[in-house]
Amino acid sequence: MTPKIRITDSTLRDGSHAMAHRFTEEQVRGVVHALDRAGVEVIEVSHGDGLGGSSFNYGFSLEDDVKLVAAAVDEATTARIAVLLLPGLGTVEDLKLARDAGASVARIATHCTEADVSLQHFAAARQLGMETVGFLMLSHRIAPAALARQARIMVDGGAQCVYVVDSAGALVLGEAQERISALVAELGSDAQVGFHGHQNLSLGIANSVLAAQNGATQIDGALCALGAGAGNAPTEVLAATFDRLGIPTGVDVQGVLAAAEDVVKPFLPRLPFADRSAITQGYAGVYSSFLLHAERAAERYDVPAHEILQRVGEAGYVGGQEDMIIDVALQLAAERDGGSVIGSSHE
Ligand SMILES: CC[C@H](O)CC(=O)C(=O)O
Ligand SMILES: [Mn+2]
Repeated sequence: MTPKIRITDSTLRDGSHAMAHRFTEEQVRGVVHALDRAGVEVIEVSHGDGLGGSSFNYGFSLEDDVKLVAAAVDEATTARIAVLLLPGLGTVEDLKLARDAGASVARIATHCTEADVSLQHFAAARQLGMETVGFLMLSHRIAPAALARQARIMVDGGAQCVYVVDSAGALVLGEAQERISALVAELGSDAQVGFHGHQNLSLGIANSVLAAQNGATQIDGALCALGAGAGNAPTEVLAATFDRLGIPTGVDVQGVLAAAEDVVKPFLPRLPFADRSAITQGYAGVYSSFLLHAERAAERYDVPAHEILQRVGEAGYVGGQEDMIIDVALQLAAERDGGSVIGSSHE
């Protein structure tokens, strides 16, 4: 029998990318109220790029992250509030402020080959009494055994669960399953394993089911799929699918269906959708959060967004290299005009 799955809802964090980081306190309160009443145990609230992400490069938040965390904590009756932190963008000080505002789960994210940069953040989070979760982003980029070694580094540093994060929505079924199995084998009873799926190839739900059937016990979703790229595995579909499979989540299916339909859908700027650009992200293995950056560069330099994303995938850029999207767009524009870009890394 598949053990109970804990669903973490990331509408108010991964969805922040799709909202260009413009969540209002009222929206945060409405979403937390609905998820909490539906029995979702953990709700993530942060700028899309985590604490400290509000910046010129990543996009400024409409409201201060810590204020939104405090509002979420105030609204929740049983759900716990999680925050995301990318070392280098967010600091230990940011974590302390979030903890003071009532956040109790710290999710520390690194590129899948860079687990060692998370160690001081796990240590700090444990000292602050927070539950700790490691996030290995762009997990498709390395083989299962190598990913498992990175997970071990996080667990030795204090992570209580490590996620296979399919940031690009690029993992296809068995590829997700192999990575989950490798982490489960490596971590044993030392830590839990989680899965965070994106819908760029429309496999977020299928990959999440495979993850659960292969030992993952924490799975992420977002209401209405609100998240980067084509969005995340929709929380309401996860709840309904797990229920049909007899996998317990503790989530009231009708409650999350109502939360998606009545609370989130009315404020969506656009429905997350696997269009040409988002599918290219899954196909070429591009960070989902690059979508809006590529669309803006496409408009500015009059080149197709999907071509930018294809090149970004070929170049293998990782989170933090958003500025290279401009470089790629300039290069495409120069090729179109028959010239070259002076100083471009593509020369
Ligand atoms: C920029 C952080 C990123 O959005 C984390 C995440 O959800 C992912 O890598 O999928
Ligand atoms: Mn994500």
